[in-house]
Amino acid sequence: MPQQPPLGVAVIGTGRMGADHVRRIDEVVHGARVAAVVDVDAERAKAVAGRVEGCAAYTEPAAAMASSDVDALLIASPGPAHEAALLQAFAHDLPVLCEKPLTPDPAAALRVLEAEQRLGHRRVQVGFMRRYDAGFMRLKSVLDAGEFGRPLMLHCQHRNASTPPGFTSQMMINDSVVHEIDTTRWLLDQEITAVTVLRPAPSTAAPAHLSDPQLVLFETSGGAVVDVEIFVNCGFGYQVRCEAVCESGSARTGEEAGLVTHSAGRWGGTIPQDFVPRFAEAYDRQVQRWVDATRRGTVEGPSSWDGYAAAAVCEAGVTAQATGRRTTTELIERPALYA
Ligand SMILES: NC(=O)C1=CN([C@@H]2O[C@H](COP(=O)(O)OP(=O)(O)OC[C@H]3O[C@@H](n4cnc5c(N)ncnc54)[C@H](O)[C@@H]3O)[C@@H](O)[C@H]2O)C=CC1
Ligand SMILES: O=C1[C@@H](O)[C@H](O)[C@@H](O)[C@H](O)[C@H]1O
Repeated sequence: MPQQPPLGVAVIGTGRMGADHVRRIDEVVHGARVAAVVDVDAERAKAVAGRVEGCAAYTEPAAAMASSDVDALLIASPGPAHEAALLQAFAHDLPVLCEKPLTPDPAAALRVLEAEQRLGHRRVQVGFMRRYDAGFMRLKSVLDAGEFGRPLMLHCQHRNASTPPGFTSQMMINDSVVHEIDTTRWLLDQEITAVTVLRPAPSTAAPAHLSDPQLVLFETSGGAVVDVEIFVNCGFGYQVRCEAVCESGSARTGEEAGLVTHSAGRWGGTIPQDFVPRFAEAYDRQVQRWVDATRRGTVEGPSSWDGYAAAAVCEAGVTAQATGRRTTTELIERPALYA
């Protein structure tokens, strides 16, 4: 049997996530190679391309998409740049793994949905990597098997050690809680119908403009209630946990595992400092499955519809945050392409 050539991937955006995905495709993932990188910062693109044999560097996504070496795209530019890159990708009919968020707002997500529907087939997997985390996958299996009856509530914690300069309260919803929005929809297989945001007196460790932490509540189409503690300047590390409370039992993921030490009358362990080590295996699995599906000619995982639904809930969340009022979400009818 003739061997299938590796998938030539262009990585768009070579910052924190993009550079890590370049390393991942080059060193961890099978069946793919980094054919090109793109960054508006030419020096950064050149530096990242220089670490990979045969990798071209561009400053324009269109230039990479026009290259015969490029079979697929991994978009890791900032959210506001995703729509333009996705629409260009559709024009070249290229498969895409797009980092979350699909787009920063539902209007842009709808334009992406419409363009993908005009193409007539799915092309996009959205980078909601928790769906590929071993602990979250086990939690999903338990819920799907109905082992403990119907899920009634999810209790979620999402803590970041600190935020970069310029991180806003809205970003706590759009960049951070967007993961819990997708996790809730995926774990429960229900839509989020309303959002309420409560804001305790902020931590003195939070930057002056940031109302940190916040408690975000979701109501779902199946009558479940979900609470999310989002605390992005907790200072001590990165924690993502989720407990599902069902009719006859509960299941929890995200507890610290690994090495537990005992010394000098104390026991302890370490806490990862950010998402890169915490979700390293999930990112690896996500990209490997995308490559495998793409080489088989299929598209799997979170779709543009999931990206749109998440953006719509984020919009409601930002309104709820600003007004202090329970805010309902509005979704269009789900198009047949995403049934
Ligand atoms: N799944 C996850 O856990 C995480 C996902 N992300 C997502 O990954 C994406 C990138 O985030 P970071 O790497 O943290 O950002 P970053 O700021 O570190 O890197 C973004 C890079 O994109 C480049 N860029 C800006 N506009 C561009 C354009 N139009 N075309 C090409 N390159 C462009 C910038 O010069 C920069 O090098 C975002 O969508 C973000 O939400 C970020 C952190 C974690
Ligand atoms: O996606 C991510 C970041 O953009 C966001 O800023 C962090 O809060 C999340 O934990 C991380 O997974």
